Amino acid sequence: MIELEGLTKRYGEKLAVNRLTFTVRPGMVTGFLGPNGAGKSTTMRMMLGLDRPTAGDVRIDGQHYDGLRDPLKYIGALLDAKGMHGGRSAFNHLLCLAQSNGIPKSRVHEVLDTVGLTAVARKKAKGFSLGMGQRLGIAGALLGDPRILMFDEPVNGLDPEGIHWIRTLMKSLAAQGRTVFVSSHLMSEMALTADHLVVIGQGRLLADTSMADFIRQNSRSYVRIRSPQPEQLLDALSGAGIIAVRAVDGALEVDGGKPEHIGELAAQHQVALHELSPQQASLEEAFMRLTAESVEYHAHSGPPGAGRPDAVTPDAVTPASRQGWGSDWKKG
Ligand SMILES: Nc1ncnc2c1ncn2[C@@H]1O[C@H](COP(=O)(O)OP(=O)(O)OP(=O)(O)O)[C@@H](O)[C@H]1O
Repeated sequence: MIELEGLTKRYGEKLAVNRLTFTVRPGMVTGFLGPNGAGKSTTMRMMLGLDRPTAGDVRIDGQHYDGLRDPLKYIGALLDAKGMHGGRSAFNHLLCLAQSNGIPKSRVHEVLDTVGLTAVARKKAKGFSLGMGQRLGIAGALLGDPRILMFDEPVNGLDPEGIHWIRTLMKSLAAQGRTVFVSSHLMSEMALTADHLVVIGQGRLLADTSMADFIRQNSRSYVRIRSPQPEQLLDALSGAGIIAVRAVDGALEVDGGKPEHIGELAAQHQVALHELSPQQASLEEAFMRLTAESVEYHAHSGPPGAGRPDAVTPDAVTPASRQGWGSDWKKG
């Protein structure tokens, strides 16, 4: 178990981590999500005693990292897969780690086998692909057979096979009763891997919830409608007490509406429809909505519907105000 209590880190003017309090529990994968610059890596470094908190506390199974007698046997981490000696072979890299931490040589063979690097164990790490480097980093994290594992953006840059492998490994480690804490800025990936979610933005806690609850609360279902007579359609909808919102591309969206109901209403008012489709908002969109206020850098064009479009009435349509999330590059 990892417990954070008011954990705070300030770099000069920058408050990178702002009074974070949450607990990472065993037996499940906890996803640690936040947009770029949210403070994920800084938090993880403090958990591992690599950065000193400005305030607050973090405990690993009740102890400070510095107080752990054999840290690799408590907690294994992959922070930066490139942070290893490239001139050493995979085997020697792990052997050095093992020897300096009182771990038997036999364990090196075991972890090489677990991550599928036995065949290239004598090759120098600098010749490794990104995926092989990640596997070697994970082998290092597993070396002490720790109860707690921490991975910072482990799937970054990996191909689908590598991503699938890491996802399966994390789930199996959690199923063995270990505490698995993994950071990502991809909600879609976490939705497939994590049982619990901790979301931060600009160093602050935004959500601490089970994945199931997050999905339940954020799976927005709506009906998307396109018509060559949008004003008549808006009149018909508002006459029936239905609120429509206009998406960035000019289509109308009705939250929780029934397509058959809207189709019949359009027919009664002789409004032609070019599209009438039930939609399910993605979790990625929900994540972006949650963190939109705290994103440091906004990309020029956000995904469709990522920002909640404004509610519109028939005579209040101002497309310029409807650019939504990511309409501009701006530093927050
Ligand atoms: N050593 C440092 N000195 C000054 N500022 C720092 C330092 N390390 C991090 N920061 C700042 O603290 C904030 C949080 O950075 P951090 O790397 O922890 O975020 P992150 O969520 O891991 O981001 P990413 O997903 O981009 O890796 C950023 O604004 C970053 O610029």
